[in-house]
Amino acid sequence: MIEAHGLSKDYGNGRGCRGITLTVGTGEAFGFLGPNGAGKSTFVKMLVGLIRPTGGHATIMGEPIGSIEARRHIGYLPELYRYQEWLSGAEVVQLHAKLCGIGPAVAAKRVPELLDRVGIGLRGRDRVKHYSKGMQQRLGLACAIVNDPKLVFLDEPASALDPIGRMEVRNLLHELRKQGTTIFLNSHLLEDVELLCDRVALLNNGNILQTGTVSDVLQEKTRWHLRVGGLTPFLLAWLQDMAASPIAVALLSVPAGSDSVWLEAELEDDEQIGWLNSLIIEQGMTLYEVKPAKTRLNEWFMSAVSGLSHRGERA
Ligand SMILES: Nc1ncnc2c1ncn2[C@@H]1O[C@H](COP(=O)(O)OP(=O)(O)OP(=O)(O)O)[C@@H](O)[C@H]1O
Repeated sequence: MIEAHGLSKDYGNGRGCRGITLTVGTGEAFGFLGPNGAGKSTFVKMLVGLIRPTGGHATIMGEPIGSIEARRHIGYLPELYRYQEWLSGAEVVQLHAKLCGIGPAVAAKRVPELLDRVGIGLRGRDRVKHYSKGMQQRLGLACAIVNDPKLVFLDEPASALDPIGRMEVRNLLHELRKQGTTIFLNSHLLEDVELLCDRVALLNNGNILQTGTVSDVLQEKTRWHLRVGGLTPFLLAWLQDMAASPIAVALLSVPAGSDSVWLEAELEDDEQIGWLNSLIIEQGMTLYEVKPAKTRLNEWFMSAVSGLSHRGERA
C-alpha cells in the first residue's frame, strides 16, 4: 500500500525527515510513533501530497505520492484541522464528497450515515462554529472517510476527544480495519495504538529508530506477577535458586498490612508459569493471584526514547 524509499524533507533549518524507508502492507494498521517534533506529521504530509519531499521517493498503491492517482485512494485527517465554520457539519462533509467526485445522490445518502457513524448525526445541521473541538475532530474523521478510501492517514485522531469519544473512534477504526482499509496512525495515545495496530515504527529527529510488530516490540520476555502468602526470606532465596536462568524471580512489593507479597517472574515463555506455580505450592506457600504483566507500549516508548535528544523541541 505504501512504499517509501529514503524519503526526506529538509525545511532548510535542519529539521524534517531524513531518508525514511518504510513499507506498509494492504489491510495493515500501522502506528507511527515518536516524541514531539520527531517528524511524524512531516512524513504524512509528504505521503498525502501536501508538501514536496527534498529527497527519496514513495508510492501509494504503486502510484507516485502527490499524483491524482495516489490521492484517489487516500483519506486524511490532519493534526491541525479547521473547517469552514460558516457551513453546517453536513455541508462540510458534502463539500468533501463533491471534491472527491461523489455524485449528489450518493452523497445525500452517505453524508447522514457518516455523521451518525462518527457520533454527530444529531448536530449535522448546526454550523461548525458552534461545534466543540471534539465534534470538529469527529467531523474531520467523517471527511477523511467520505470517499471510502483504501488507505486512511489519521494524525492524532483522538487528541480532542473525551474517553467515550476515544473509545468510539477506536471502534470505528476497528470497523474500518475489518472492511480491509489500511490505517496509518500518528498518535501519542499509545494504548490506542497498542489495541489497534499490527506494526509500529518509532521516529526521532527525523530518523526511524525501530520498526516491528507490536508483539515483537513488547514481548522479548514474558513477565508475570504473583501474589504469594507465607514467603520467608529463606523461601524466596530457595525459589530464586530453583528457578534460576532462564527464569528470574524478584520481590516486587510488600503491601502494607497484608501477609502476602507480590513477586515478579520473568520467563522465557508462558508455559513456565505452571511449573513456577507448582514450585510455590509444593513448598507450602499460598498462591492468591497470578496475572501476566506484559510490557505496555507506553513503557516500551519511554525506555526507547529516554536519554535521546529531541531536536524538534530545541530552539
Ligand atoms: N513548515 C516548517 N518549517 C520549518 N520547520 C518545520 C515546519 N514544519 C515542521 N517543522 C519542524 O520539523 C520538525 C518535525 O515536525 P513535525 O510536525 O513533523 O513533528 P511531529 O513528530 O509530527 O510532532 P508532534 O508530535 O509535536 O505533532 C519539528 O522540529 C518542526 O519544528
